[in-house]
Amino acid sequence: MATPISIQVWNPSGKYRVVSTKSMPGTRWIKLLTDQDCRICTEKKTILSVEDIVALIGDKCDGVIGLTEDWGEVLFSALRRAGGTAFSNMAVGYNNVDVSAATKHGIAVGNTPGVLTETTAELAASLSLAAARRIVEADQFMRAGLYDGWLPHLFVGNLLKGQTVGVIGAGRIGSAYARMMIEGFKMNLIYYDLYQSTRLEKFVTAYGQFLKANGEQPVTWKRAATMEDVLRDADVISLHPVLDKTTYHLINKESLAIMKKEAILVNASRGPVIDEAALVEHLKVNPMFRVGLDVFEDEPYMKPGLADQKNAIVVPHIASASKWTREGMATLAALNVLGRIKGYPLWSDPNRVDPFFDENTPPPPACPSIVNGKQLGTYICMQRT
Ligand SMILES: NC(=O)c1ccc[n+]([C@@H]2O[C@H](COP(=O)([O-])OP(=O)(O)OC[C@H]3O[C@@H](n4cnc5c(N)ncnc54)[C@H](O)[C@@H]3O)[C@@H](O)[C@H]2O)c1
Ligand SMILES: O=C(O)[C@H](O)CO
Repeated sequence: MATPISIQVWNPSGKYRVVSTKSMPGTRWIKLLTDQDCRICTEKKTILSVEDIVALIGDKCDGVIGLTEDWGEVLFSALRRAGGTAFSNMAVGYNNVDVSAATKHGIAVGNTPGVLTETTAELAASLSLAAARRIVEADQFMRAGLYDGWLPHLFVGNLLKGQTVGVIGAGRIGSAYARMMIEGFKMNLIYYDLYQSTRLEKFVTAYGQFLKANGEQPVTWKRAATMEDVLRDADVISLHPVLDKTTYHLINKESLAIMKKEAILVNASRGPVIDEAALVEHLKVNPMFRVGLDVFEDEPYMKPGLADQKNAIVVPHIASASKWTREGMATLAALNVLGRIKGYPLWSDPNRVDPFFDENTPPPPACPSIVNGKQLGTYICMQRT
């Protein structure tokens, strides 16, 4: 069995033992735990194996904060044997977690919604713009000393204003992204989701009325009956669904063939939403088709050939990487674990977590977001601020 190589400990005399599988940004999360008699252990190695985490849990562990690791029977049974009752992903996505295995062992599974919505949407918007105007290609061109002067055809890209932006998965992040592209570039929206995004529709309608009252072309929205309608109509398509069996390889060879030859596809959800090998082949034969990718099917690796495609922009899963968001994710993950250890109720609205970020007042005595709270019989905190 692997043994941890370099353990960092805060508040070593703390009654409760909390393990963090990665060092997290900021210090508030540490203070919130140590102030509540927790000792925190983390290993300085960046990426831990399941065996490393089992060794780190040891024979006494009340809760774990993790991210991207394969949280299933092995880790949850190890945590239960160590007396643990709490786990939280430092992420809103939890496709890496077998929630039923956690519930079987009486372990709460936390996640961090809400705090990363705008940050992630801004990265998706950044990738959309960078792809539309070929920013990365042009930057590399300049750095290579190839610029000989202004030319009419040099790095000609796509205008966004008045074009159609497509969103697949119009939840928190998908809706925030849609608003950025509509407000920022007067794009028209078409979206596909299993559920109607009423708030988004009302926003676009009202914004269109505002533009019309000011003598401008109003923006429009359309809820697509099928995903294919989005792929067919949109000039820019951004993917924001959860990853589950219904969205695995949602974008594949057949769906890529439906898209416009000069469309832009952005993915800041999860890599396996796209059949990446099929995407590489599509990029090779469609030089005007462009992608902006923050996530990859086999992270941390890219499928063969993707790195060679000039019409692909690739960044290493940084969509939630703003200082405020990453420190907020660490805070929410820590408070999920602390709340479970202390027996706190569930927070009433995981989408409205601002009360947990006020550094001048103690956080509400509640777990910000537990995905299996009802299955574990945890009651809802009735406080609303
Ligand atoms: N790249 C990053 O760093 C990063 C950051 C945050 C979130 N994410 C990913 O983005 C996802 C979405 O986050 P969110 O907070 O917006 O979640 P959310 O639950 O608010 O939205 C997800 C949306 O996907 C929709 N959906 C589910 N199945 C679908 C299907 N088959 N077809 C179309 N739509 C479907 C849901 O109805 C929901 O509206 C997360 O699950 C996570 O995987 C990635
Ligand atoms: O799901 C999430 O929150 C992200 O992938 C982590 O940044």
